[in-house]
Amino acid sequence: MGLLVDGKWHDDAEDIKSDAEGRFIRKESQFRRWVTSDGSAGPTGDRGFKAEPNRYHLYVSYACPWANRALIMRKIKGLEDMISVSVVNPYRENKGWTFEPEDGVVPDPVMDATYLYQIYQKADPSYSGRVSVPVLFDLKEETIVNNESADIIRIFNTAFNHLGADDYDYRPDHLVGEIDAINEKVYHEVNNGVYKAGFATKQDVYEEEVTKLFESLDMLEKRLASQKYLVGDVLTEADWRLFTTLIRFDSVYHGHFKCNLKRLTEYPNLWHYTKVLYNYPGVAETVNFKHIKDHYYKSHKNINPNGIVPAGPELDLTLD
Ligand SMILES: N[C@@H](CCC(=O)N[C@@H](CS)C(=O)NCC(=O)O)C(=O)O
Repeated sequence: MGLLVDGKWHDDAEDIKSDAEGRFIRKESQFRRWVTSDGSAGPTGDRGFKAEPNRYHLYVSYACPWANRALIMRKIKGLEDMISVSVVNPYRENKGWTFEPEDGVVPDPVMDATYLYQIYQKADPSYSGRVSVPVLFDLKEETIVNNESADIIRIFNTAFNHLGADDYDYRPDHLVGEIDAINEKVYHEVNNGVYKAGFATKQDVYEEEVTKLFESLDMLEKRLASQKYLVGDVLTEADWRLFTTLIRFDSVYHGHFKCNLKRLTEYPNLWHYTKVLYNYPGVAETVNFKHIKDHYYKSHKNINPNGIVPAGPELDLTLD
């Protein structure tokens, strides 16, 4: 699947890494700089970038659950007129993400790039590492500010409020402890849990991971029996972080990643919760099932060699 090494693209470098025991290992994102209202440094301590309208550009894939978080936060914070977006082609092969035209693809405004790796090269001509989405790009300095979705949603949550963004706080100070605690569990066991099950290359590792994933879903199902959202009755970033995995669950993780002990629709509370979030104003437009299914089933040839995309499932996401 390929990656950049000293600024040069290598087609054949393995992107999906598993260790000697057949366990999937996710690498850390490398650009962790922050946009702040006044340009001061953010929580990572690296230099800050000043929030200005039309200065930042977001690169996403509709397929990607991490990029979907960023797209949702941009939408619900009312940042669409301030932060522009490009969407890559769902099919990712030897050259990584591309801007190959297709329904839903939005080309790159910076250099009309053919490949997303050109954006990473522009930001750092000697970059080594994965070329992933989402990417928050500074059009003024022509560099990548941040390529970690967990950071990007927090930047969107706070940095642009004084410029007219919606001031709802998805990470209020008094709930930070609870949000972080549930995020940690959801990240390891659900968001990344589906990948750990799906990319396992040994039977016992797969079984261990799929068991942990469903134990976690059982726990969440119970939690949502007595409260509307993950942290009480307050909608927070924790919900959006979980949502992007849940909305993909039956369409790709259940079949393609073999997370099939149950369908999400068999969990009444989780399914209702997924529909509530899907029907939140603006959110449905950030979910493109065609890109999601095409990406997973066609791009991971090690799991699905013929690239056949299943016809179903039919999902009814109307809220009753
Ligand atoms: N930790 C990153 C992970 C992003 C990520 O893994 N994105 C995937 C798509 S779902 C990607 O672009 N993979 C390409 C690659 O790793 O080469 C984040 O949350 O932003």
